[in-house]
Amino acid sequence: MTPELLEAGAEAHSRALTRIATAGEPIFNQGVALYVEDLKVAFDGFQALGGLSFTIGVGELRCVIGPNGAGKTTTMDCITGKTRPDSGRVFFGSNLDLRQMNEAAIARAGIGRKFQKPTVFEALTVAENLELALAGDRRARFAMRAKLSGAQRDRLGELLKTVHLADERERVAGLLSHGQKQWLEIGMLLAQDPKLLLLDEPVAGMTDEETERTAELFLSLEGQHSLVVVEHDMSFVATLAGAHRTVTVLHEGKTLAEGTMAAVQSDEKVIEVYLGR
Ligand SMILES: Nc1ncnc2c1ncn2[C@@H]1O[C@H](COP(=O)(O)OP(=O)(O)OP(=O)(O)O)[C@@H](O)[C@H]1O
Repeated sequence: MTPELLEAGAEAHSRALTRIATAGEPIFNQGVALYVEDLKVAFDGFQALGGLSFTIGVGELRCVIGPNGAGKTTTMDCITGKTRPDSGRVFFGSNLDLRQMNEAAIARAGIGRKFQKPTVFEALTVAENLELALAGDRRARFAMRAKLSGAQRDRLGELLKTVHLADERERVAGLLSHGQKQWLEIGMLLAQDPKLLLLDEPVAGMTDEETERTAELFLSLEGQHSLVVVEHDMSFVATLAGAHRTVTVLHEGKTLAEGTMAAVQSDEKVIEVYLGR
């Protein structure tokens, strides 16, 4: 490589590092994608979150587990702006204070959420659903095919492969299996290139094979996106966590334990309130 090329490469690298994020974009300069500190939420005097703290790394795949009522959904609601916490801090990157942003601004900043129930357009084909998501405006239903650029068409092909639906491209979404609908919706979220994906019980109702393929899918997304997966299916969580990833256990609105799957599974407090039941 010539010295000029080396220099150009070094310059591009330094520009990328010092790039100023445009308004509303997170800056990930400390390796942290999501920072939650001492979050408190009460509903009519009932403390749903009682001082919850955790951080999610850039590109990390994190599983969050905990008994019913532990505060998992409330946590997701605070991150996406659906619920306003009473106190505490929620930052996306080092600069975006999510407590000051509304749901639409939080989604635009790059936080995508997948609810338990799939919400795809059942009357449209798989490809049409993804086209709508790529076009970025779910309301502009009709004129989509003409509007996609060449790059978007390529991306559509990639997304179909990523979410295991390449063979179902022209199939009407309403005819897909439950698992396939979930994958399609994940594909629609990915079309918007979220930096952080929140996934609420993604494998509930899936067959064993679909569950396995969903684990493969999430593992393939690690590194490109940060993922927070809330799930009760322990064998799915064990597959995702493997030997080294961190699992967070919530209980009564706080972090009860955090560590590898093996560490939390052998934690006395966790066994008592959750796994041992
Ligand atoms: N809008 C609300 N009004 C009153 N109480 C609420 C509200 N939302 C949640 N709660 C309560 O807050 C607590 C935490 O609920 P949350 O849904 O966050 O738990 P979870 O960990 O997601 O449970 P699950 O695993 O059953 O989905 C529960 O006791 C719940 O009843």
